[in-house]
Amino acid sequence: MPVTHSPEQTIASDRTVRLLDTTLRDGEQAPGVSLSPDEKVEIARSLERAGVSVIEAGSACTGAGERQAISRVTDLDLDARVTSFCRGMKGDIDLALECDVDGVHIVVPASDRHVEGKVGTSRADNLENTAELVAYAKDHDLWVEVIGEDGSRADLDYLEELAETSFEAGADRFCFADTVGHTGPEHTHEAVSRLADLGPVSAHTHDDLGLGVTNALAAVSAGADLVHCTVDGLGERAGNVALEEVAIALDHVYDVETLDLEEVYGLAQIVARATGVQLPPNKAVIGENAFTHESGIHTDGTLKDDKMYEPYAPETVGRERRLALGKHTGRAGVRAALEEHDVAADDDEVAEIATRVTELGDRGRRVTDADLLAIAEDVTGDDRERVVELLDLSATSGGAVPTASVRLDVDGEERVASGTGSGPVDAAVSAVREALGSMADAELESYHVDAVTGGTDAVVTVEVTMVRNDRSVTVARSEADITRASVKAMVDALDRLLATDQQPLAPADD
Ligand SMILES: CC(=O)SCCNC(=O)CCNC(=O)[C@H](O)C(C)(C)COP(=O)(O)OP(=O)(O)OC[C@H]1O[C@@H](n2cnc3c(N)ncnc32)[C@H](O)[C@@H]1OP(=O)(O)O
Ligand SMILES: CC(C)C(=O)C(=O)O
Repeated sequence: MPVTHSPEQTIASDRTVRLLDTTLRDGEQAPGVSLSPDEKVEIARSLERAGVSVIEAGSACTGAGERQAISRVTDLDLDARVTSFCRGMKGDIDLALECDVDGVHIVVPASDRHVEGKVGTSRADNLENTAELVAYAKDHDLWVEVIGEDGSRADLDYLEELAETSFEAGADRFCFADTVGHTGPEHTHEAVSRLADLGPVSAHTHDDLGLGVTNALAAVSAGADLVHCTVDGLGERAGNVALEEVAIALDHVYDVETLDLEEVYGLAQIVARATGVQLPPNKAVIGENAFTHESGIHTDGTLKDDKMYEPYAPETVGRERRLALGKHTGRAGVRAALEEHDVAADDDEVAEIATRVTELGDRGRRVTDADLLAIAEDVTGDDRERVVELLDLSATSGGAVPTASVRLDVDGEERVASGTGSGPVDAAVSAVREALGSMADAELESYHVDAVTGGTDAVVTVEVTMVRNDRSVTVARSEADITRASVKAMVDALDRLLATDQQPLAPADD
């Protein structure tokens, strides 16, 4: 049945829109990305949890390893339909059938550039081949989506003819593909409107012009009811439209539900870990900064009303709000951060601490909890004895087992311990934990290393966040030696956590 669509380019809240995830196929086509069968299985399970309707698990034509990975996904017996990419050739469909997929995407050329220049066929032969392949796949009980590759640069009349031929041969749906991310929302709307009059339509939009989401929404407004996307927007070149962005845009702007949004952040992290492609900090929904506020006016506004500088609550997408300190921090942000660490300061002291935080940020420094607490101690005169201090560290990594030993001052008592690990940092951290015993009962929540200068003599900054009894502290230390920077950061974080455990708060000045 054709999908009805409104000419006003809007998306009604009662529309049913489903998502097809192609992270395991188009996402994996991003340069340098290769997913093992186990990784594909883990990602497919997470996609299922999130509620994706179709999972394109790979390209069966690529080789035996890929077929094994696709078969592992089909073996999961998921509710989502599991599919494979196939070129417009019977052999590719046979290879997909070997993987026991539920469906195939038969990808045939649509633009003359692809029909003649790439595949070396003619418009007429392409139509005939498409009809034969669709009939063949349907005879094998497959769900079939025909994709007109480079559809956005195709002659629209020919694209319509290709879709019509596909539907007449029994295809379940036709996909409008903006293969090189070349077009805009007006053309997408026009093309999809015409295709949607013929049968169910999907959209596959790339982000080369940064229009991936815009075009996906234009396609939906024109009647597409299945959107191809990838987690984190991974994919060829600038990537595909991001699953999490389409899902939140449909939910927030049009009140159309597609996924369990709370799952998307976990999914993004799993994909980032498996692919080795880091999440860009400023990316919508999943970036580290998406719900982090540093500038004074924003922090103050957010503390007065959560929604002041956020379009939707971070919890909607499985995230938490974070207030950061830096060059643009104001008094409200400092007061909130001090309260979080149970540090009392009067209004004048808060103002002075805010000035010093800004000065530190002005020098290009990222301001951590440890920096704030050191400034606060200096300003309030509230000096404290360190609980733990690193006195000495040695580590070796040349032999079979990396080893390290540390000498610590713990409440005035000297403790020495050694440890082994996967590398010198890991060995040194084991040694610290050995020396501190239960005092080291804290979780290492995050560990980041940045080379501050280039070259092999680079100064590295290690930033750690440690959590103990629901209290978290972030510390950054810079050294030429990565092991020393890591251990100092960790010992300083533990010292801060142990100090707050030991010292009850001084009452605040009114
Ligand atoms: C827009 C997209 O994302 S398209 C999907 C891209 N995905 C991939 O490329 C999957 C990974 N690729 C592979 O594993 C390999 O390229 C294979 C197995 C598909 C093919 O490998 P090879 O046989 O060595 O061919 P090669 O990669 O050099 O060239 C691709 C061939 O596919 C043909 N082809 C490309 N698209 C199509 C299509 N839609 N229908 C039919 N044939 C096609 C090309 O014409 C070319 O054939 P030719 O060698 O007869 O000229
Ligand atoms: C195979 C098709 C859908 C594709 O990836 C594209 O056109 O970009």
